Amino acid sequence: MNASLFHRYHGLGNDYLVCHQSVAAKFTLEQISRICDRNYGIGSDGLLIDIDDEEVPRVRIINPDGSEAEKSGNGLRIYARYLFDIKRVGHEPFLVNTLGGQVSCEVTEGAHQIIVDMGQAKFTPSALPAHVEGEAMLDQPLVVGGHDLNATLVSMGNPHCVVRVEKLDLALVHQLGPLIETLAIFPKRTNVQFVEVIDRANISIGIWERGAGYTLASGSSSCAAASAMRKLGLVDDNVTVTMPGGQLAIAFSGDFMVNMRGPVQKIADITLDADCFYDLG
Ligand SMILES: N[C@H](CCC[C@H](N)C(=O)O)C(=O)O
Repeated sequence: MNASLFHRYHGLGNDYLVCHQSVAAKFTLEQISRICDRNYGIGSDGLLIDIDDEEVPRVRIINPDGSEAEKSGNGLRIYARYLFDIKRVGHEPFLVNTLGGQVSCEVTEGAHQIIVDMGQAKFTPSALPAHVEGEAMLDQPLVVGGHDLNATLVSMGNPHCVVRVEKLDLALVHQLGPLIETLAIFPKRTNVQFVEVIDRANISIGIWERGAGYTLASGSSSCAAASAMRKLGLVDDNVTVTMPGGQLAIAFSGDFMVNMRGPVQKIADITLDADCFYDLG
């Protein structure tokens, strides 16, 4: 049987498969969706494709529904760890290119904590993109599914709709997340976070990801949610983001430049068998 090698990692329970571009080139987007399926495939919150024939390492981020993301925070920490594991990098900081811009990564001692400078949070609707009036949508009314919400729009390179709530309710994330993801005002859809501000250094979030659905953690969502709360003046320059999968440390500098630090663990090296696609014809 024709087999292909994948490397499985997770960041706070947000798991990704990593493969070389030569492996990814063998599959259609339908087959990549099947590979990410948790019952009929290997199972994953997405696929990271390693492109190693350019001066700076480049990673493509494919969601389980086959859509391509401009950026992924947990994905970038995982990709940085993968590059360390294959000895493409050491403990020195290094650049990585993504569809949503260039970032700087660092694998700290022990390789279980990864730091990524995620770039600048942007609040202009065109950055997402979003079809809304004005220079920014900050804590503005958004009625979804009969619920009166307060929403802030942020781009981390990928789009985010951040909903501030008094008390986090994960059932509401599941109920309203898919409705917000696909609102007509988001021509490329959007990631969604519900955020409870605990104090000026701590927030809790629930996540509904574009193209992936409910996930236990999200790096770009953590950056977006913390940026939105900082823009609203509700948190300071260092924020711990708590998610069902665990915590990330977010630090701001300059004009909403966002630094993210958090864990990565390797799970397995997996050989996929082509028979996985047999029923797809
Ligand atoms: N589904 C997201 C990409 C992955 C984001 C998340 N896994 C992260 O860690 O940032 C999107 O379409 O923008």
